[in-house]
Amino acid sequence: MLCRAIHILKPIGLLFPNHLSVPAMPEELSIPETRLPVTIITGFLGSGKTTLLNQILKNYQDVKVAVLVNEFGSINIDSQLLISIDEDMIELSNGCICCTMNGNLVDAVYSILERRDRIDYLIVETTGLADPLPIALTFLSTELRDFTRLDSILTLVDAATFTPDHYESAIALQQICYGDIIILNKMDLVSEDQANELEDFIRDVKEKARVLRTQQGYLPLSLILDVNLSQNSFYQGIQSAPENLEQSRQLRSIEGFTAVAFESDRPFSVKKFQEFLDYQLPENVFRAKGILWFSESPARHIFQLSGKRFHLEDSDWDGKPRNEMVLIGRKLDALFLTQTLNNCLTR
Ligand SMILES: Nc1nc2c(ncn2[C@@H]2O[C@H](COP(=O)(O)OP(=O)(O)OP(=O)(O)O)[C@@H](O)[C@H]2O)c(=O)[nH]1
Repeated sequence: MLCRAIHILKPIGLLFPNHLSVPAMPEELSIPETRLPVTIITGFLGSGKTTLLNQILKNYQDVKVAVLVNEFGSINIDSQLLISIDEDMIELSNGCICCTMNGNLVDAVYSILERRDRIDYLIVETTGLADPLPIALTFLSTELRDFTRLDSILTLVDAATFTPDHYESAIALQQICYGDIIILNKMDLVSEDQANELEDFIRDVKEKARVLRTQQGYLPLSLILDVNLSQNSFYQGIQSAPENLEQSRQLRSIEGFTAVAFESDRPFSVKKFQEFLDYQLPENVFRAKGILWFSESPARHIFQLSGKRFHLEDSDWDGKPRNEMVLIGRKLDALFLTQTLNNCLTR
């Protein structure tokens, strides 16, 4: 038995609600001799998926990678590397491409396969609240299986915030259950004992897991890419049970995760915003990210909050300064958050 929790939990969560209505294969596409290897990167909110992806894009030499992400903004693309921009696809000068998934995963993969230039590898980064199962099934049980080969699912775990109750989220547990490689990230923030305890928990949930430890997603790529670890037979029973997928969609909404977006054309006061983080930020906000404007600073600040930790990175404005932020958590009080953040703006 690979994963105990599968017997306890039904798979939850469909990232791509439309992906089961499979579009027809484009006519000009012929079945290739070798299938495109695919790695799925999953992991809970703020665990370090994008950080790992940026490491891969920087260091995977001579391999043309296509990445499928949910938003371009999260990928750290040096604008000098950009050679073309299309609505859903960005091409880098090293030949790698990034695509956003504005809906159907199968469509997005076909648009990569249809490209004339050769793509050697496909990486899909899921959202932090996605169950990887339906995404894996999309590669294994649609026509995509003739064109692609699911290599492995990498699951990032934030070693500093992950608890044995896995945030009371079945999604977080499913991500571990379906991971072929579990990456304990943020090792700089935990002691050896804490890491050992976490690893014991993971091995208890997922027998024979391949567990790697790292910080900032630094890992030899040969350990995580083209490793051929996906055990397709593991998915056989699940493939023939589409009702599980519908059930999973419903269960996801029961977990009650919500996002609150905040925007303003006025700057924050640093002091008030700091007070918000220190004293007013509700416990049920797990993750926040945004671009911030402070009246005291000419810089554009990239804000990242994960668990209790936050981080600000300076950059330059290329347009009119403004505030844009999203807060993610469970059963958030949107009115309270919006009003409290409004109170942090300068008058
Ligand atoms: N201290 C520390 N911070 C890290 C490490 N890896 C990533 N981070 C930080 O953790 C935050 C979240 O990292 P991301 O890579 O954006 O995480 P993600 O999984 O893509 O997050 P979502 O967008 O919520 O799904 C960022 O501020 C990163 O800089 C690490 O090893 N150590």
